[in-house]
Amino acid sequence: HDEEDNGLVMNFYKDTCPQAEDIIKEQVRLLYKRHKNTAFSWLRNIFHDCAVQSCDASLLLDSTRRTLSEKETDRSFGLRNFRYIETIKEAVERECPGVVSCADILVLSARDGIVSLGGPYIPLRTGRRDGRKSRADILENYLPDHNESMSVVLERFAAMGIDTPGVVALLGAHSVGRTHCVKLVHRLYPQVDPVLNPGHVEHMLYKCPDEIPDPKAVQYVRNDRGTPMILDNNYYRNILDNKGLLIVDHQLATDKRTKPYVKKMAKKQDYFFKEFSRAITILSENNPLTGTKGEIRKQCNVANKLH
Ligand code: HEM
Ligand SMILES: [Ca+2]
Ligand SMILES: [Ca+2]
Repeated sequence: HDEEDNGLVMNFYKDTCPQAEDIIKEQVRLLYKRHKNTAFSWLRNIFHDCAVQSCDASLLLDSTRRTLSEKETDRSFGLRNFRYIETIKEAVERECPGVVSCADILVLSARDGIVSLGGPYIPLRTGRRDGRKSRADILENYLPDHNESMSVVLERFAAMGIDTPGVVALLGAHSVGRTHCVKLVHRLYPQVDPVLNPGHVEHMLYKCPDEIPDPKAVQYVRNDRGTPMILDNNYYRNILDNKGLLIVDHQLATDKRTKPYVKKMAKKQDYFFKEFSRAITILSENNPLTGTKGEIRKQCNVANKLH
């Protein structure tokens, strides 16, 4: 009967909303045409949602009177384009109201965003349902920070079933997008971190001239100066060249557990894409709500009202 829970499956909406995946793909394409950085957001979202307990769209919820939500914490700094997730959701709702979860929209938009950025097409299962809660206070137990040790980073990903080459591949997402100066100044002031490439330091100092960045100035450095808009293996060449912006980026290229994979991905784009696809698949299937658990949100930023 129809209460049956088969977990995640390919094309979950084939009977209930056959156009769902095409509508999402088209919306992602249209949004990308207008704002290229939407694709960065869809890619980053899959990490920030799925790694925090479950791919349950908890990331998308607004704070309530009682609880501060995940997206409003410092760890979520720089996350953007949430209103365009609503654009996609509205397009899907017009065709099939109340059928497609925000959690699936988040994952499928990441898949299609990766393609917009020149990355691989990754077939992904669907059937996720939406959680009803988002809690800022649990975030730090799941998401590694930018200056975390490699041991902690590997441990956090291992808890989701992602192995060392998988972690190395996922960090390749830092081949696109930007990092704000607030996350970087500790590597520049009061002393420049001596491990940084001097040529890169010059650029970083030019982009981040103040030890305490003006919060309103939106100062940032691009994650990959070579091909900032393309998801490719240039990130690995950067970090081997000591141009990694975050401490974790730098450690990836120096830690003996991860360095061999960094070198291999720097040489072979195919190998990077293969491992990236595998790791994104595992990440996207982390602890989903399926069957009758959770709900199908009407709007991605608020849980449904209970009657
Ligand atoms: C140890 C793990 C990670 C840490 C500590 C980390 C940290 C960060 C930080 C601090 C930024 C800069 C945000 C800003 O200043 O606006 C960033 C950007 C970004 N991260 Fe990560 N990240 C990690 C893993 C990942 C993973 C696994 C993905 C995706 C699969 C990802 C995708 C991105 C993207 C696409 C951006 C650029 C966002 C934009 O330009 O809007 N990151 N990350
Ligand atoms: Ca989540
Ligand atoms: Ca790139």
